[in-house]
Amino acid sequence: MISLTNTMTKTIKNICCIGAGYVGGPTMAVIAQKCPEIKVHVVDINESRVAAWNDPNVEHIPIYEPGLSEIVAETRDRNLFFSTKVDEAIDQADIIFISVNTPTKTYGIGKGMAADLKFIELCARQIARVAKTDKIIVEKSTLPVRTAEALKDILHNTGNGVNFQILSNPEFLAEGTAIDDLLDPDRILIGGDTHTAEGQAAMQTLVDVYAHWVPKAQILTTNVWSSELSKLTANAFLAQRISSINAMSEICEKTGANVDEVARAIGMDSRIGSKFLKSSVGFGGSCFQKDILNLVYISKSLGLQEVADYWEQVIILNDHQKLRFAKNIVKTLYNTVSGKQIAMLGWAFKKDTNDTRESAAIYVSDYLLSEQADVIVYDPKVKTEQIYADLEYLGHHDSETIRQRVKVVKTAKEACQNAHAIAVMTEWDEFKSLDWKSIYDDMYKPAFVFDGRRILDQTSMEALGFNVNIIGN
Ligand SMILES: NC(=O)C1=CN([C@@H]2O[C@H](COP(=O)(O)OP(=O)(O)OC[C@H]3O[C@@H](n4cnc5c(N)ncnc54)[C@H](O)[C@@H]3O)[C@@H](O)[C@H]2O)C=CC1
Ligand SMILES: O=C(O)[C@H]1O[C@H](OP(=O)(O)OP(=O)(O)OC[C@H]2O[C@@H](n3ccc(=O)[nH]c3=O)[C@H](O)[C@@H]2O)[C@H](O)[C@@H](O)[C@@H]1O
Repeated sequence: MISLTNTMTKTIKNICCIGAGYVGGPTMAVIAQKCPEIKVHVVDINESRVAAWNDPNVEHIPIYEPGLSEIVAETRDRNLFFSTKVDEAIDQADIIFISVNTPTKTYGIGKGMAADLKFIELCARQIARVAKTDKIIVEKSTLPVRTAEALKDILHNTGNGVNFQILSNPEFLAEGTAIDDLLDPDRILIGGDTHTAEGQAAMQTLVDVYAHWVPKAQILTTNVWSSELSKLTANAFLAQRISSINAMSEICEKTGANVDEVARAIGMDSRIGSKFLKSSVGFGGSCFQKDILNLVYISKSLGLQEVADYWEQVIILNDHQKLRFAKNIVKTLYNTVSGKQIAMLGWAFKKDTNDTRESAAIYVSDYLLSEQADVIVYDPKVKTEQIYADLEYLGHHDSETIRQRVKVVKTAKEACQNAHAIAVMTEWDEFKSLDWKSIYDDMYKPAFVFDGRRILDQTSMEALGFNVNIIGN
């Protein structure tokens, strides 16, 4: 790691964060809580999202994340502000975090693989236009390695005499545990221009912000390219573990081995470790797939075909896992689900979040709709319109069919009433303690249950009469 020698840091009074999403909102709320002397302005062009952040009822903020509403209640309008006044916030800020979305490109060169950097570039151009005083620009979004170079080009060619220092400070929080992850991070990573005194001073300034609550030994400083690449690498390694255990789950199903027992046995080897070995219907979330596709694209662009193929396999296996789960439902229900009612328990991509991006539930439901099933969804945190929008976005079924065949209900029990089968898609805690006996009584027989999260106990469910299919058993 780089040790910083220049300690000529700036006193920070104002921070601006562009992007009030799953990263910008929680991250800035924690900075505001831990740095009460700094004013933190979170700005976004999405007016309804900003309005929701400012909703007088703090339970209505747009992101559900345990512990978040309490911090927002404490800091909002004290030193945490949400607004659409992007120019104003840029103008006042000493540090500007860019935390906008970087989705997979859906057009042109790199379509379906490369990260779409148009939102990042728009931010850079807006900063270049508005800024009149020196600023530290922080890449918080996950970006391809060497993006800082493009930002530098745009910012340094403004000709307005403003000095910009560009830092990379990727975010490692996971949704559902974002607040714990932010309050007690494994590490904070800050990459910058280590060769110049100005670069080092900028890095030190950001170190000082985090040092309000993170022990200095856990704040790593590197060159900017290492920092950018470390973020993609971390997500690729995490996703690879899930695809690895999911690959074993299929072998388990064919051989009588139990994937949790295998995971436990290997996880006790300290070189392997026990985390991230939970077999599932496939990983979802806004980032694993997008970041690996981006890594594959970068590898290909660098002429590294074997490296690209290696990482692409993580995605191929994940797609396979979702598809084989859906196909197994149809096969087990005597090769047809046409006109049958399938209860989907859970729609979010993991528990304790209302985020549905790339959730396996979307793909499994889409497949079941193609087989003419009726799908009844229950999720404790996801809104009905989001579920319809997710299915419409795939474009395989028209809106009318989706709204006819997919019903969203308010309880798990309601979803399972008169169902032919239940699919557990999200590991919400409440699903473990449902009254499974009365659910069984209300279903068509044989009553099938497909557990894509391994939260149900095979023996006790079978004792109730269910026909039980658990991924990896
Ligand atoms: N969601 C997650 O758990 C994590 C996400 N990341 C990365 O953080 C970045 C942001 O992700 P999320 O917060 O999930 O995205 P998000 O989609 O929830 O939020 C991004 C926000 O940026 C706003 N925005 C876009 N362009 C803008 C502009 N020019 N001016 C003002 N606002 C603008 C959008 O309206 C949106 O509200 C991505 O690069 C992602 O890969 C990194 C770690 C965790
Ligand atoms: O860059 C990002 O967006 C973030 O991506 C992930 O966080 P997140 O996607 O929010 O949630 P995870 O806990 O990683 O879960 C991702 C998916 O993998 C699944 N998963 C996770 C762990 C496991 O053992 N098995 C498994 O199937 C989850 O159910 C979920 O669908 C990373 O864990 C974060 O470090 C990273 O900052």
